[in-house]
Amino acid sequence: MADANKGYDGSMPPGKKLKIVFVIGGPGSGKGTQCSKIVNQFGFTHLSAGDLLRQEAKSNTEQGTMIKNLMHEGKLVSSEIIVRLLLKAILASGNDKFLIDGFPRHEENRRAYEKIVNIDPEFVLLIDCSREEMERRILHRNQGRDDDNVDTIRRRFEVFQESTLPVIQHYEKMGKLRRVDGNRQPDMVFEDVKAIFAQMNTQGRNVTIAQTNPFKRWFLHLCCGCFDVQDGRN
Ligand SMILES: Nc1ncnc2c1ncn2[C@@H]1O[C@H](COP(=O)(O)OP(=O)(O)OP(=O)(O)O)[C@@H](O)[C@H]1O
Ligand SMILES: Nc1ccn([C@H]2C[C@H](O)[C@@H](COP(=O)(O)O)O2)c(=O)n1
Ligand SMILES: [Mg+2]
Repeated sequence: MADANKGYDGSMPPGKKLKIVFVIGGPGSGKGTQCSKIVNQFGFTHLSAGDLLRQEAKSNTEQGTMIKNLMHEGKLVSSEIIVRLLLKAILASGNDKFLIDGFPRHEENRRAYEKIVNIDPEFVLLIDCSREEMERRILHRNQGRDDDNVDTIRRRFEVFQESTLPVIQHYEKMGKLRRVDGNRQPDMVFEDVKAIFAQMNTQGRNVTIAQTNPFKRWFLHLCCGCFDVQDGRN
């Protein structure tokens, strides 16, 4: 094949197979905690949508201030912004296995990801946890998060109920949802998580950089300085 990665910064070898797993669950359900364990045991790169946004919010820009305000109110940030940050982090990483934590939060997130990245997740891990337990955990978290206060927590729960449920139903219909009971101790939850990852198919997606959809070319050019990602399904 001709130089399929022409125009790309070179960090992703041609034909590299990428594995994506979405990790979703209510606020405080233990997504970050389980992701750390998965990273240690299975060598994934952990990309937390919330952490990427918090990082961006620190930048002294109009976009940073807008993100900061939305997060303080417990609202969701535009899908284009978050997908752009995720894609940038994927492309900058030398890894081929990614946990995307806290994404997709709603149908618009999911559609933006499909349009721009278009790599089917291997599966979607849902950490199921009661509202009382999640609230208790968040109020004891002590990580100085601006959104860990009673009012914003209430709004985040509402957003999860209203917006994330349709995403869960979508992946359930596709047979891609893997649900674990997150109400137990972290190590017990991880026993179930481990079994799910151990079963993961060793085949991934064959991803190369090429020139396809003009929208994706434009988008990637703007956000990452590269030209395109093509999912060469095998
Ligand atoms: N299974 C568990 N049992 C008890 N406490 C837990 C458990 N999992 C995580 N925690 C604690 O609960 C708090 C929230 O966990 P974590 O940050 O992993 O949740 P999260 O789903 O990533 O939350 P958010 O959506 O707000 O980012 C942390 O203080 C963490 O140490
Ligand atoms: N797909 C996403 C993920 C996160 N956000 C914003 C809104 C959340 O309340 C906040 C914190 O996320 P968390 O760390 O709890 O996963 O980040 C968003 O708008 N879109
Ligand atoms: Mg988290």
